[in-house]
Amino acid sequence: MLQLKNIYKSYITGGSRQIALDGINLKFRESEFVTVLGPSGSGKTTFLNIIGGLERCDKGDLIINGKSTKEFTDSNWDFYRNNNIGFIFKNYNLIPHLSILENVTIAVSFNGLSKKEKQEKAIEALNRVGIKDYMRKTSQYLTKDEMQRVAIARALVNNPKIILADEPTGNLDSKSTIEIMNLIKEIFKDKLVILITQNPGIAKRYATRMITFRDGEVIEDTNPLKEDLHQKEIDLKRTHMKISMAIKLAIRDISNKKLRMFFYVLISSIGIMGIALIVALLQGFNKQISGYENDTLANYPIVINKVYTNYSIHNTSQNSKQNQNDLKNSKLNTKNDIIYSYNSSQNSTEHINQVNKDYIDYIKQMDKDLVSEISYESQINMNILREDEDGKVSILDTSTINLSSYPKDYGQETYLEKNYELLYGYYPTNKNEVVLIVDEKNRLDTNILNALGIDVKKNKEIKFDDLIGKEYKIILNDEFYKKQNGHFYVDSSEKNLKKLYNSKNTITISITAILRAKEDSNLSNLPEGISYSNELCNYYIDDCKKSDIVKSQQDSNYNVITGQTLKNSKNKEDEIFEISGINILNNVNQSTTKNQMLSSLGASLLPSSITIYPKDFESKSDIIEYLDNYNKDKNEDEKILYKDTSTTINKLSTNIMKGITIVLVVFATLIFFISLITIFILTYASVLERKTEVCILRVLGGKKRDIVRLFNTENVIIGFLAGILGVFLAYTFIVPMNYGLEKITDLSNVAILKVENAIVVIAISVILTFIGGFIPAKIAARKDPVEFLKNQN
Ligand SMILES: Nc1ncnc2c1ncn2[C@@H]1O[C@H](COP(=O)(O)OP(=O)(O)OP(=O)(O)O)[C@@H](O)[C@H]1O
Repeated sequence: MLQLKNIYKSYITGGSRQIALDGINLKFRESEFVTVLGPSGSGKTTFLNIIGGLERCDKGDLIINGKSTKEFTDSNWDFYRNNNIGFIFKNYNLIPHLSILENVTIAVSFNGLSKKEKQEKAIEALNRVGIKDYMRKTSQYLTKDEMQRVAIARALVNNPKIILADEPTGNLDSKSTIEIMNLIKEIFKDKLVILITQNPGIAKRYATRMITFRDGEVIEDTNPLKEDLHQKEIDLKRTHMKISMAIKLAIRDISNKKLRMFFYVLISSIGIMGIALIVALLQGFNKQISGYENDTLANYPIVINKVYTNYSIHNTSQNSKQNQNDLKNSKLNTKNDIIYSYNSSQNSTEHINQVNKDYIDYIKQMDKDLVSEISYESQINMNILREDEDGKVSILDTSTINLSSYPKDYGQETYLEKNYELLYGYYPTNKNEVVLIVDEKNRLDTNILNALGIDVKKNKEIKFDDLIGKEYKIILNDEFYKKQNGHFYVDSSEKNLKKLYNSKNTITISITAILRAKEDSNLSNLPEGISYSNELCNYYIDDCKKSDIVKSQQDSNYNVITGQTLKNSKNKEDEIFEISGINILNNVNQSTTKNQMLSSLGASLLPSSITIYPKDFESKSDIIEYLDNYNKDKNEDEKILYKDTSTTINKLSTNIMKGITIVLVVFATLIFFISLITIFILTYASVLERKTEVCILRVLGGKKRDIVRLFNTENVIIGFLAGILGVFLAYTFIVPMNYGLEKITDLSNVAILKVENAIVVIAISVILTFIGGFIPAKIAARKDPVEFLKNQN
């Protein structure tokens, strides 16, 4: 059945070649008891290993049942070994932490039998060698003789065709030697047994054939086989270790080294606990931030101003891009007392919100539950006169100067003090004192400056002093409008304007302050230009309502100035809104309504900005969605753009959170790698320690992949246990940690480890130990069983 054809094997050690087998030609019968004799170093073990498929020859061929093995792969050799060979060693090579039964069962664990079948076979084998009674014990309770019996049972259990025994009685006394030899002879009587022995007496007594080696050559063969071997299919049934077997072996190993494994798990779990705590902190900080956002940021309103400025608006026009760059790059010195003039119409990053009645209706239809308040900041058309340096009086174009009103009282500080930086002058102390708002670069639109009577052409930079103290006069309706033949008109002759300007019934307003929005303020919504207090606003409206022109207009269906018929207004007065700043007097046409007309006469409020205060943080996103919906399918210039004043704060908290996340993730990564290295070292130590088991498994036909699987399974179990312990420790540690954090920061329950996160952390632990142990597992699989066996001798 077995033929060695001109087998040659040598080793290179220390630069010199050592010939172990030098052209061996032997044939073996299917059933014979062959003893192999020879002095030490004559090549006996090498010969046995080559037959057993543990070593490959350099030259020649091993023919099994007439078939060459030259093309065998590593797996073929593993299958060959597992299906056909039973090994018996001088040192028994039992796996110490497995029971006797398991030591035998392991030999049949690669060929897919059920647990019951495997056990039955193992018990039967143990029965045959007379060891059945101790099968639940480990090998440390057995005598040498008994251990060798177990090894014989292990060789027998798979019913192999060939038994290879390397000095099986080498460690036994003479009585045991006889017993074991008798057992081998009896049990394997119908098999091919090749047994190495140093004892010629034993060889003679039991062998049907004796082969003697010297210097790698066969010098004697007492019963050589002459005839050709008949061909028979060689058994290469695929074998592999079932996962259940791998789990069983892993659990056995773990439970056998309880204390060590506990420390292993504990060390791994500390890293996992670190990761779990970091996850808990991240989760907690996130919750704290969103809580803060809910509590605080919800108070910051969404504002719709007449002018929406956003430097990030993308505009395809080359010109506007240029403007944008100019704007960004301009090195205007905002420290000195100068106002810079610029042309805002060139600056396409400004969007004019054409708020109309439709939009107001749309806002009013918004879900009331989302909003805690909507306020419409007003602006009125005033009749204002200005006197130039040369004494010429003219009507001030109020549509140009962005007239706006600010709340006089706002909390403890005034609204202006809280939200605007005083660049020059003083904050107003009475209703007749107005302020001039400049942009963040101390700039004002040229048109505003021109309207205020500043000659921009002469100098692009205007001194604060040129504007502070500048006076303008508000003329009340009854003086401003004259009545003739049922119609009202404005006498804009120079003489009359001068007269009106000098009248004692005027309200003199003067610019007392130049203000710029504070960088950190979210409520600085006033447009650049002139702003007056709501006190002046209310005073003016009250007076307007009592004026002749307003009363006449209320009673007439035609325009009391032009005589044109007015459109019927379907709505109540308080529902009428018109985009602020449009000087209706100059734009009176057929489509003007009565209420618009009244508005233009100062008798009705015009909203210059709408401020929406959301109920809470969630409603804010719903409001924004609602406002965005309005803009869908609208032309660019019809869109109403809003400013979410919380976004800057939100950005800040997002950035803080990003910072915290980065720090914690760096820590988690560090912990991860430290754990990885620890696991690598621990698994590697375990690999070294389990060399016997690994090599025996390989000898028994276990593939390299089976060995990797064995270690991986064990690592996964350890990772799982470490994960559970790590999460448990984290939960335990979170309590004092939160207590400490609350003491220091006043924040309660900062660290939160959700169950789903804890599961993820356990999964990370499993993956971690798997990765950390993978290379040591590969190293274990590469362990050469031959080296191990030879080193034993
Ligand atoms: N892995 C190896 N590396 C180097 N040399 C080796 C190796 N294995 C065997 N040899 C050498 O090959 C020769 C044959 O060794 P082998 O172990 O087969 O002899 P043996 O007859 O079994 O000896 P012993 O009875 O002492 O076990 C010896 O000279 C030995 O030193």
